[in-house]
Amino acid sequence: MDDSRSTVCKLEPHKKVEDLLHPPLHSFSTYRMLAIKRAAFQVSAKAETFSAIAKARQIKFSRCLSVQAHPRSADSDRSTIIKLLSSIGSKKEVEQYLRQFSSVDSQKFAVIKVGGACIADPTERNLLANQLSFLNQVGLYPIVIHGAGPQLNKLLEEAGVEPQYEGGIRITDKKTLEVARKVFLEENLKLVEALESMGTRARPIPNGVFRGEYLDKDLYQYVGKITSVDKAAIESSIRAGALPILTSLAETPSGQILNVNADVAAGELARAIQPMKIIYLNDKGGLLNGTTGEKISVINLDEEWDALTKEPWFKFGTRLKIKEIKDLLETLPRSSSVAIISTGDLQKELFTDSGAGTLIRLGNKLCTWKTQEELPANLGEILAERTPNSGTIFAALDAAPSFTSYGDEGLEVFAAVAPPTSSAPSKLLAFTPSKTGWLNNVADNVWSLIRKNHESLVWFVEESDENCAWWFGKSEGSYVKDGKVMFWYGVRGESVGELIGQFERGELKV
Ligand SMILES: Nc1ncnc2c1ncn2[C@@H]1O[C@H](COP(=O)(O)OP(=O)(O)O)[C@@H](O)[C@H]1O
Ligand SMILES: CC(=O)N[C@@H](CCC(=O)OP(=O)(O)O)C(=O)O
Repeated sequence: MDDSRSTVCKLEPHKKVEDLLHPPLHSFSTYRMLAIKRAAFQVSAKAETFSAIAKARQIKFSRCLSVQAHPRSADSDRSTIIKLLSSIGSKKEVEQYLRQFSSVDSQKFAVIKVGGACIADPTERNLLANQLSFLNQVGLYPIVIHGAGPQLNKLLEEAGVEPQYEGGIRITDKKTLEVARKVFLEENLKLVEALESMGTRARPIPNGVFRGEYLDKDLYQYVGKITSVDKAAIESSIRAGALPILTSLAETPSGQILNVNADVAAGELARAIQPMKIIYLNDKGGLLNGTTGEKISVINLDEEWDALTKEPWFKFGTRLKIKEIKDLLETLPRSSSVAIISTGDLQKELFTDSGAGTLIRLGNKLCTWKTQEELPANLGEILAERTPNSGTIFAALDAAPSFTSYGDEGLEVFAAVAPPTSSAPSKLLAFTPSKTGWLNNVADNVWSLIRKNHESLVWFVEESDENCAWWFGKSEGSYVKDGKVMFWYGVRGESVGELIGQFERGELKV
């Protein structure tokens, strides 16, 4: 299960966790292209494989279709599917996810929001149709809702109309609404036709799902605020064995069509459906940090929202999208998450532990414990399972005259800091994330909390530590002696020399 994640945790010096979550572009895209090519070939070209999969769908997912089959052939067809999917993840992972996805009602598998940019180009559209076809071949019915923002902008610009937005929402006058309605319908039919041409049944649902009212008629004109979601057309489509393909248009009780931002509509849809997976596809394959250009791998909203809102690039559509996702996650079970990925990463996101793109979650609730007595009762057990050094950690806590501990409710990360002395800054006594803690950024969140509470800190890490690169990234200086690295931040001027002197003379308990 955790194969891919353990590789991720083996950090090479001077590489950041994000680099490892997202392997270098060339290898990543080569890998992705191979997966895509393989999937494309297997889904669309190989007729015999196609029918084997279709047969398997009827067998394994007989709740969707009425055909029952002989158990022996079910086994072999199932293994064909798993073999196909194994090109993207381990067989065990794929099997587990397939089992999980097929354990719920068909409509509760996934809501997939497709950015207009992902269907504007025929090649991209066919790639999406291919990916969706494959999912359908294994008996899954993702509910697709798409936008058409770039297409609409192009048409408006050709007509000499300058698109106008307020807070990421398009100001939609009567003329714009006319064009929007036309574009939405055209784009919807193009995707439906691409699916149908691959033998996948799909149903266009350009409106009738979202009921709405004017959001703010004076400001936005023909823009809707969704008041309710009518699932009838979606359910009917799935019952008939067709993928439901929705636009984000809404309708007032009197039948007036209104334009709704597709990210907002997707959020409302996911709130109504409560699916296992909520995926937003965009052409960047995730959310980019607008300053560094790097893809953000995980956002823990509870801890990171405030800082995000201060980022200069966090505005317009990006802000609207993430705010919408935040509002959505706040109404769903805490374990829910939303992934923003590229079309090519759909299967990787669905069937592997490592996922893809940007994962957005509320995140783990962080905690602070001031004394030994306050520490969670199961801490010893958890640390003993996580690290062979748990005895050393508890000995250090016992020996410290006082300390503050940090972590999260689920103890994916546990850390402890001793206060400063007259001759040395605060000292990190423990920092022990689980693999999940590393991968889901809880380690980063706990670190930020420590940073907020301690203006200077010193800590020691074995040079061979697999997370050395991460520690380098968090420090302002380091010094190596006998295979041990001393890191620090907030220590300046002469104090650095004093600290190194103490380390050299063995005066610091490391
Ligand atoms: N921080 C960002 N991360 C990703 N895309 C961004 C960012 N800032 C601006 N963009 C641009 O915004 C465009 C629309 O992105 P997005 O809001 O995800 O589109 P959609 O809602 O249509 O999927 C992208 O094509 C990209 O060029
Ligand atoms: C009111 C409003 O902003 N509507 C959006 C709907 C389309 C959309 O959101 O498309 P993307 O997902 O491709 O951005 C618009 O007119 O652009």
